Amino acid sequence: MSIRNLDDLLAEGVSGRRVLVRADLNVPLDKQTGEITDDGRIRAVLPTLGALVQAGAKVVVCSHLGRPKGAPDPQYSLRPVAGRLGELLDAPVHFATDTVGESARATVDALADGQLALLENLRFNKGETSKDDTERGAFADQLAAFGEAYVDDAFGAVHRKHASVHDVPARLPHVAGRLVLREVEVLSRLTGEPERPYVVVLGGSKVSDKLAVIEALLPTVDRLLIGGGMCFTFLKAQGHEVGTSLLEEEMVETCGNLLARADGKILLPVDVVAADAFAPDAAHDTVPADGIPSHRLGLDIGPETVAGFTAALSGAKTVFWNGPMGVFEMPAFANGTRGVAEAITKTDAFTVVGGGDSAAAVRALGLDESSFGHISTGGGASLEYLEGKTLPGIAALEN
Ligand SMILES: Nc1ncnc2c1ncn2[C@@H]1O[C@H](COP(=O)(O)OP(=O)(O)O)[C@@H](O)[C@H]1O
Ligand SMILES: O=C(OP(=O)(O)O)[C@H](O)COP(=O)(O)O
Repeated sequence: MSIRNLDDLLAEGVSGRRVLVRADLNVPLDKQTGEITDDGRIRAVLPTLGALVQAGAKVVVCSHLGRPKGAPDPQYSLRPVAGRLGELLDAPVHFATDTVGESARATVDALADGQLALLENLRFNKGETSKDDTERGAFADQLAAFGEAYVDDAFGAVHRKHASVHDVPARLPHVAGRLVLREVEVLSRLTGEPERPYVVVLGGSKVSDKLAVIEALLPTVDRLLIGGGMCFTFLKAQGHEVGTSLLEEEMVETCGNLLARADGKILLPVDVVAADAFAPDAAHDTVPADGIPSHRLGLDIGPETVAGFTAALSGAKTVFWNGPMGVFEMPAFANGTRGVAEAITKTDAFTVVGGGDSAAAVRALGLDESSFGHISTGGGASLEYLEGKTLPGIAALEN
């Protein structure tokens, strides 16, 4: 990668300088208690933050959390993340209760050398995700005022053309952080000529984001296994009823076209676990994928599907997996994700898992992280990287 990295910045000396770090601290939270259920993304950015603190920088960290709609929304506050970050760093993290307002200015101004501040959720501000260049630019101006240099360590967000990712680096001297550098180094092994058979497994719930990627990946993969919330739009395109399962109605036609052009490469579930409600204790049964009752929703792939996916994975030489096969957070619907994850670890392929929730699933299910070749912090980001797309966050660092 022909971009400057953290070591270049450290070599210039950062003691006493304000360094703005864009991190991806978008961690999963327990819906009931609001507690962080997996802190993998916080841990992943520690090497960069630790190095800056050690070097005596005044470190200003910013991140998004979830998808608030451009205004403060308490359920998406980064405050719990500040607490966890402080524990992991074993140092106080000064939390600003806004992103670029009075609290942020005061917090940043009060930083001593080697201290760290976390700004409130970037997406509490319309400018962060705005499609309007001027609106995004105005927000980027305010953010950039908090740093004399900028470090992008938010690999999970490098595919977003957002102010903190795309516009701030145009305003400050910029470098890639340790995480971004490592992710790109590892993922570049999957571009070009991956060893075959190359199998991609896709699931999760960000259906429309990822459908676009499937189209681009199809020519390069040997098999594409689709489960999770993703599969129902495909099943519908095959003419099956999917009850109240997650469905992107307006993408059904696109999925039909993809299936028609897939040359048999796409493998869909043959059975699903269908439940009465989206709840851990909901009544549920395994039903054929073409027989989901109208009042039920599919929350996991069934055992026959796991067996079929396992067979398709055996013998693979390269595997990329993004997106849980079911609602793994609820034990009743975790078997599909567990089964497929285990099948992936049993191959002798180079295996990459990508995505905040997929990585969290690996840990939550007690699977051995070291049995995967690489666990990426970015799902959408790694998929778009594999697609060969120019990622706004990476391109901005190159300029
Ligand atoms: N059948 C399903 N219906 C609804 N949600 C699902 C289903 N299968 C998986 N999910 C949800 O998908 C979420 C993860 O999706 P996504 O964000 O796309 O993955 P990642 O963060 O790994 O990229 C998980 O919270 C999981 O509960
Ligand atoms: O969780 C993320 O992406 P992922 O679910 O694709 O891994 C990133 O934090 C980006 O979040 P976004 O998809 O709301 O822009």
